[in-house]
Amino acid sequence: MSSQYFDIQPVAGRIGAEIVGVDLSANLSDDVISEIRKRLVQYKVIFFRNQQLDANGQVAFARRFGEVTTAHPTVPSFPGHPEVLDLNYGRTATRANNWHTDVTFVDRPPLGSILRTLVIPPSGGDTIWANTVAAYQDLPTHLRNLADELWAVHSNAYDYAEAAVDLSEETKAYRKVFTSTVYETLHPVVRVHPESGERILFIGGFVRQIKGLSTTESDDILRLLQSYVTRPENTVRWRWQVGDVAFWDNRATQHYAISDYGDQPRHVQRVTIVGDLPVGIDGKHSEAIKGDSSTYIPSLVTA
Ligand SMILES: O=C(O)CCC(=O)C(=O)O
Ligand SMILES: [Fe+2]
Repeated sequence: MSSQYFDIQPVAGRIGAEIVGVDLSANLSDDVISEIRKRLVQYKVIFFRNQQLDANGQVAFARRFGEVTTAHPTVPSFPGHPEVLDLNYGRTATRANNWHTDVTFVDRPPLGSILRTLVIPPSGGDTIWANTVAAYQDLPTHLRNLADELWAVHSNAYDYAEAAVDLSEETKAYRKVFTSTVYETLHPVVRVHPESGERILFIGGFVRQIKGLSTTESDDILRLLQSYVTRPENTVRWRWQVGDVAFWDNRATQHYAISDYGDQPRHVQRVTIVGDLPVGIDGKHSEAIKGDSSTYIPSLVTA
């Protein structure tokens, strides 16, 4: 398949495409950028191989799609690059080996994330994405109707972090950074995509509790809904090479970094684009309950 500006090679049936013939370090025209954006919304995650981007180039490319966040609401930035989240897993395994949508605990979760690979193990360390529009479409009508009405609290608080006795000191230290400020937001379980109008099943790793249900009921329903997200048919798995760049629509996907490479090094860096306030199908917006995302979104900082 090809567009006017580049070739498009779908990677799986329902999600993911490789974009061939674009140098992301070049000064791309507005037309190329808008074609990339169109394919991002269509395929949910797009991949570019053999790129020569450095951190500055990655930030510059991200800025073509919107405002860029600071690295993370709680995790310090990469020195000299306030916008870069350094995921230097070094000789410890990835912490992102759970299904999640990035940063949904704030009221304006990212539009998208752009990940650049610096070091990749010879085998293992793949990442999987799931199409959460397809997940919604797979729900039987009655479940869809139920999901349409639900709202849920997302949070970065790991209730069990301090209590768990079997955690290593390193994991405890990591969780302390990650949860140093607690954020909580009420989001619709079904949100409307601001660009495509598609309905999205919006849950993922930071969802804690469906409003109005008991913890057990909420857990059971979330598990059931999540099973539609992780159906293999709704996923794509990417085998990284150094120089690859992945760009996902964080509004319409979940992802999972596979922790199967033992103590081999793996190093990736993420730049994240500011998103908007999610809207449910009834037109109501998400609402922050705890925490102030202005520390994360530069334009919200008031002097
Ligand atoms: O390491 C990866 O492949 C993905 C990590 C992750 O979850 C992220 O960058 O948001
Ligand atoms: Fe992530």
